[in-house]
Formats: sequence, structure tokens, C-alpha cells
Amino acid sequence: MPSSDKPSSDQPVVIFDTTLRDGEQSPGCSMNLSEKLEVAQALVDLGVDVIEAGFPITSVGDFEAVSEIAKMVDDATVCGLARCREQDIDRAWEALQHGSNTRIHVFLATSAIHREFKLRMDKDEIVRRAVAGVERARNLCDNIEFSPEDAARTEIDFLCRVVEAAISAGATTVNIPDTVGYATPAHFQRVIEMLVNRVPNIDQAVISVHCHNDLGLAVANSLAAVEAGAGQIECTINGLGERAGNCSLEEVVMAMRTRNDYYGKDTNINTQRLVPISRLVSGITGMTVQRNKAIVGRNAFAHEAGIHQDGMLKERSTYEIMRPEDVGFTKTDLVLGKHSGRAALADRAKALGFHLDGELLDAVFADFKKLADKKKEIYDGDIAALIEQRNTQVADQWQLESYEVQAHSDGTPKVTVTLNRGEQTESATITEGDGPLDALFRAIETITDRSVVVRDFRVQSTSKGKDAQGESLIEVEHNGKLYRGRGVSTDTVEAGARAFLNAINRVEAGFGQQVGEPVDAV
Ligand SMILES: CC(=O)SCCNC(=O)CCNC(=O)[C@H](O)C(C)(C)COP(=O)(O)OP(=O)(O)OC[C@H]1O[C@@H](n2cnc3c(N)ncnc32)[C@H](O)[C@@H]1OP(=O)(O)O
Ligand SMILES: CC(C)C(=O)C(=O)O
Repeated sequence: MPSSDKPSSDQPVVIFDTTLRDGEQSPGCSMNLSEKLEVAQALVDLGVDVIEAGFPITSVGDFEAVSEIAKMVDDATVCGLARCREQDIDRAWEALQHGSNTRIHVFLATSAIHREFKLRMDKDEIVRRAVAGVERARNLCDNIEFSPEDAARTEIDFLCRVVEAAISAGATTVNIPDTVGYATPAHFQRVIEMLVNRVPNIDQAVISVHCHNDLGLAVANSLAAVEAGAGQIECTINGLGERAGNCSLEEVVMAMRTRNDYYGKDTNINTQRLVPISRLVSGITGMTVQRNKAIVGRNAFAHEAGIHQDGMLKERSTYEIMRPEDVGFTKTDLVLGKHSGRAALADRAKALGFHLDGELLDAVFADFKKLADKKKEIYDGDIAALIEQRNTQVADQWQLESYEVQAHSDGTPKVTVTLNRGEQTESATITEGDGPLDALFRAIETITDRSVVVRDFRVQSTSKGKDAQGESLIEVEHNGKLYRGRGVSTDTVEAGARAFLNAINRVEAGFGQQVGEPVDAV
């Protein structure tokens, strides 16, 4: 990893989780009290520093959730949101008052657009209301956060003025929200740098950032702010939140953990809890986590490409910058599919108890690629079936070249089969039999000039999914001996034909048992 020219600091960045407040503002993501308590407990286990539990003036339900979480949680600060209105602030404190470690978060928008069209207040009125709100909250609680909403679109001189006034009024954290996700990293970094350089009392408060993801930049903007001196990041599990969501907790935390060489900053997060809490929140809110979502998506540590799998098998760090175990996955997933190569196939075969190399590896690999063109994912059962099929092939055998079946519910089938043996190619067409498989068996008997009696015939699935392979097992009798056959294909009719042909090849090779004797496993 490249080394950093950034100064390092031992002070962890404060992780302020707002899944239960801003995350819940996502349409359709409302949570009931018991769900909120479950998420709050999981956030404590994750090690977040601050839990924004809700906006108590919103409803009785939100009030109760903030109140219960404040009482339940000792190991993190519990925060309630309030507008710069007396009734909001008082209600927030009413909910928080019985907690051991609490914060009131007051906010008021400062941008020209919000001042003019939403609040209908001029700059002086904004400053007056912000100061009054912070002072009222500070008279109730020692830990006060103030947010100039829509800060990223606020004139920088006015933003500096409001932030300075809020700190003088008693704010212990000043949060700089990019409410509409308008900022870009270099721009946002400059905003924070200007606050650091121009607000005289800035060292009396922690600078926080709250970024929305409308341009997909919430994590990048939060990291840029940390570089400029921000000490708290507001974020949510799975990036839940208004519109395109908030800064994703798992991403920003793992960015700082993984690139500690550059940022010289870390957090108190127990990162092995990231996947479990992501699944919990997804289950409760119904917001599915996309497979390719960074850190917690199902594919975040999955590799299908042969070149990558080969690299991973030689040295994990060739294609992974984090360890799956560090975020709560059990292991890297080398998915076998059409892009995989021999290295991954041989490795999986080894894990399944087979030794594959040389010509056998080449042969199974060829079968595997054919199967992978038909199936999205190849499971362990498929691999085992392919290897076993190759292992049970008899020297000098008949091979199935092709077959064609015409079957009707109320008529006799018509089947044409073509078989190869070395240079020899033979075809037969049959227009009789009890269904297509029986006709196929008869066609194979005609070509091979072998006549057998089917004693047992079964078809089962080797793996899962509707594109799973069918495995067919057959037992036939010929001249007082029993012969087994086995065939595998995504097409169950073909699996049956292959099993029958495998048994016929065993008849030709004399691999049978007397009737009554135990028959060898296939
Ligand atoms: C950027 C953010 O995420 S901010 C948080 C957003 N979250 C929410 O709004 C969810 C919870 N909200 C609610 O349940 C309701 O909006 C309530 C209970 C807060 C208020 O409901 P209502 O009283 O019916 O007001 P409504 O929502 O229609 O309008 C908001 C009012 O608050 C005012 N307001 C908005 N922000 C602030 C603020 N920070 N400080 C003071 N007043 C504010 C608006 O100007 C408007 O006032 P008006 O009615 O005098 O024009
Ligand atoms: C209340 C504030 C911090 C907010 O949610 C926003 O500006 O997006």
C-alpha cells in the first residue's frame, strides 16, 4: 500500500448513526418501537458513538422510541432532533431526560433558497432563532449539536457567522449538512477548511458532516471533510435516508479502516458486526441491499473471473483490499461460473475430496465450460457430478452425439439418436415405445446391438434452482448380470439417455455383477 503524507491522529472519528431518524425518513422505511429497539441494540453492539433515535415532536411513536432507547442505552450517546422551536426542543428533552448519555440536535436552514422560500426569514432572524434554539437546548442538556440545514448551498460568510454564533450559544458539535447532496469532494473539503480557518471559536466544538447521496458522493464528501478537520460523520446503515440516502456507515468506516495509511484516522466501530446489522436493517425496512453494494453486498467478496480466482488462490491481496471476515462475512466466495478457469475448478474439486489434474482436469474443465454456458451458477453438487461422470466413463465407449425427440401426450414418440465410438458414427430412428425415454433407450439398443432389461431408474437434482442439473441413475439386467449407469445433464431426458448409455458401455466392458450380488457404487 502507498504510504501517507497525512499527519496521523489517535483521535477516532465520531460515528453518529442516524438510521433511526434520517434513515427512517426513506419512504416505506418506518419502524415500530420494538424494531427500533432491536436496531438500537445492534448499533450499540456495532460500537457507534451517537445514535440519533428520532425526532420526538413528530409523533407519539417517535417520542416513545427516543425515550425508550435513551433509557436502554448507556454505551452510546442517544440524540433527539428538534427544530429551532421551543415546543420541539422541550419535547426532545422530555424524551431524552431519563437517559444517562444524551444530546439534543437542533437545526435551522441557512441557505438563501431555504431562507426565502421555506422559512421566510432574513439572515438576522436566522441567527437570532438559531442562537435562541441552541441556548434553550443548552439550558436542558450539556451536549448540544446544531445544524445549519442546507449548509453546502449557504453563502460561506453567512455560514461562518451562524456557526460562530451557535458555538457561542453553547453548541458542542456543529454539523455541516449537505442536505440535498449538492456538494462535491473538493468543494466540500474547502467549505470545511474555510470554517476551520475563519470561525474564531471553532476549536470549542466538534465539526460534524451530514452528507446526502443525490450525486452518489456522500461517502467521498464525508472523507474529504475528515481530511479538512471534521471529527464526526453522520451516516446510516446501508446508506438509508431521504431520497438517494445518506453516507453509508459501512462504506465510510471501511474506507478509513482500509486507508488508514492515508487518513491516519479510524473509528470505534466493531467492523465484524457490519454484515449482520446490514441484514437486520434490510430485513426490518424491506430495503434490499443490492448484490454489488460495497462492503455488505452479497458479491462484495465474490469472484467469478478465472484470472481473479487464480490470483486469489495464489495471494488474496491480488484482488481483495479487505478481508471478508473483517466485515462479518465468513469467507471469500470463489463462485464457479462460465468465467472461471482450471485453477478454481481444481481447487473446488480438492475441497470436495477429488484430485483433478492432467487430462482428467482438462476433460472435466471442458464439461464444466459446456455446463456453465447453460447454467448461471455451478454448485458443488454439479462439480461432483461432472467429476464422477468422467470417473465412471468406460474406455472405448459409445458417446452420445445428439438426439431428437418428438413426444405427444396422445401418440407414440419419434426419437432419433446419433452415437459415436471412436471414428464410428451411427444413427437410429425409433417410432415406438412408452414415452420418449423408452424410445431413446430402444434407439440406443438398436445402435449398440445390446438388449437389456431396465430394473431401476431414478432422476434427482444435483444442486438447487430451476436450472439445476438432473442426475439419472439406472440399473439394467443383461444375461443374468446387473449393470449400473449414471448420467448428468441440465436436461433430464438427456441425463436418462446418458445413464442408459453408460450402463450399455459397462455391458460391453463386462463391468457387471451377478444378479443377487451387491452392485458396486457408480
Ligand atoms: C433535512 C431534514 O431531514 S429535516 C427533518 C425532516 N424530517 C421531518 O420533517 C420528519 C418529521 N416531520 C413531521 O412530523 C412534521 O413535519 C412536523 C411535526 C415536524 C411539523 O409538522 P407541521 O407543524 O404540520 O408543519 P409542516 O411539516 O407542514 O411544515 C414545517 C414547518 O416547520 C418550519 N420549519 C422547518 N424547519 C424548521 C426549523 N429548523 N426551525 C423552525 N421551523 C422550521 C417550516 O417553515 C414550516 O413552518 P410553517 O408551517 O410556519 O410554514
Ligand atoms: C437535520 C439535518 C442534519 C438533516 O437531516 C439534513 O440537513 O439533511
